[in-house]
Amino acid sequence: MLIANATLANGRTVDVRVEGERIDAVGSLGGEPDVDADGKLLLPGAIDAHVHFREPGFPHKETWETGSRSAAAGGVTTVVDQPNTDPPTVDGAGFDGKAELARESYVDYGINGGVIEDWDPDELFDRPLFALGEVFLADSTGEMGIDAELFEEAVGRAAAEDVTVTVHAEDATLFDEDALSNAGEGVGRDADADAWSTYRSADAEVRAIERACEVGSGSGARVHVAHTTTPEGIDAASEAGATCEVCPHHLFLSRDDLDDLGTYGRMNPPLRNEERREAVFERVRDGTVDLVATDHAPHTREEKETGIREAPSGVPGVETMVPLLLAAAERGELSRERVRDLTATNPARLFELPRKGEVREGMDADLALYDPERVETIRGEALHSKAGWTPFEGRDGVFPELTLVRGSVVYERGEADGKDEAFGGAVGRNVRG
Ligand SMILES: NC(=O)N[C@@H](CC(=O)O)C(=O)O
Ligand SMILES: [Zn+2]
Ligand SMILES: [Zn+2]
Repeated sequence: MLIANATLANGRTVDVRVEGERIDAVGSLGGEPDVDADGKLLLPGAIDAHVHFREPGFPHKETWETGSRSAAAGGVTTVVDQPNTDPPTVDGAGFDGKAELARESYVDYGINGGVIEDWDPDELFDRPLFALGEVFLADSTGEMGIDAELFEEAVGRAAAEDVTVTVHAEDATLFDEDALSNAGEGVGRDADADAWSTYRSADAEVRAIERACEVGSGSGARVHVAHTTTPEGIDAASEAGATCEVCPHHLFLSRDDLDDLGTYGRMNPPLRNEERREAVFERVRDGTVDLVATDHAPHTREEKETGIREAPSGVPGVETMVPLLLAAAERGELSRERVRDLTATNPARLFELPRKGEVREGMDADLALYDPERVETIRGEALHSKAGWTPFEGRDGVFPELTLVRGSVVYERGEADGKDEAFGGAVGRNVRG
């Protein structure tokens, strides 16, 4: 396949030849193109290092099929699934069962292993684990919070096995219980959602990040802090030599949006104030933050239509990550190269995926083509997750027109002239083989 006249993130216009699963050549190639990109933006497929695709256990929320279609339609060509499924991915059978289901995936994937009191590290480390994590230092969906002693043991094992540990860093002993018990009684969009942000305080996150980094440094393990929401936490991780990620919801939403979102804006860690959001955005722009990942955590509308104390935590996001970032790039809020690095090049380097994350000869042909001039309004009902809603309703997004996974077209958007949106098949593979 020859893709002609594509503009790369660095501004160069090139032709890209795909041969089988790989990029065969990048440059001025000539020849009859299969796709005339006409100057549109070609990015390496995004690697979303943090998704919850809910299978096994909760297929009414999402399946590997629906989650990975949503990924493909958002320019994401690799996802990393988290262990809080049912059964949880904490032993050999849990891993193998999930690996079987993941064969339905349209995009490439990694599978993380988790830690609970009766996990089986010997069996887990015997499997092609992507990383150990997310290790929950406080309860979130799935109630997999562990104590300090087990965390130290798990980090020690990961260091010995040379596997990265990804951490959900919140310290539940520092949560403001009163804020939650005093929260209002509204339901769904009318819920007193701001109470959730007071309850799971910024301080509880910062202290847990500091502690997790200490344990990491002590054992020589590579620690990656998931979904950071505070400039203090990002700086602490960076100073300790840990890596960290930020989610689109913490970049583009703040406590100011909770009046509209209600329980639809409840997630862990929660939304912070505007001042913190801006400080986090600054660290994403300047490269202090290593990567953006979505923590795609779909729940149904019915599940969200309860009070702030009862609603499940989490928001969908795998399909809107690159679109939101590209729209922000169009507004001049960060560069296209930064978008490429945060969503593809950096996660590939950090998690050691040598054939992914760049548009370059010899790499996997994981590619997504965008028309940056086509800024659309994000609509939950147009997205492909089972959730059917998005916290980014009404925001701007630049969506892909074409997505390739190792040379196979997995997504092609519909056109006004009657051509239907089309999905390829389940071509996804485990990136740790
Ligand atoms: N982030 C969330 O609020 N929810 C996640 C779990 C998690 O990442 O903590 C989920 O699985 O629903
Ligand atoms: Zn988490
Ligand atoms: Zn998560």
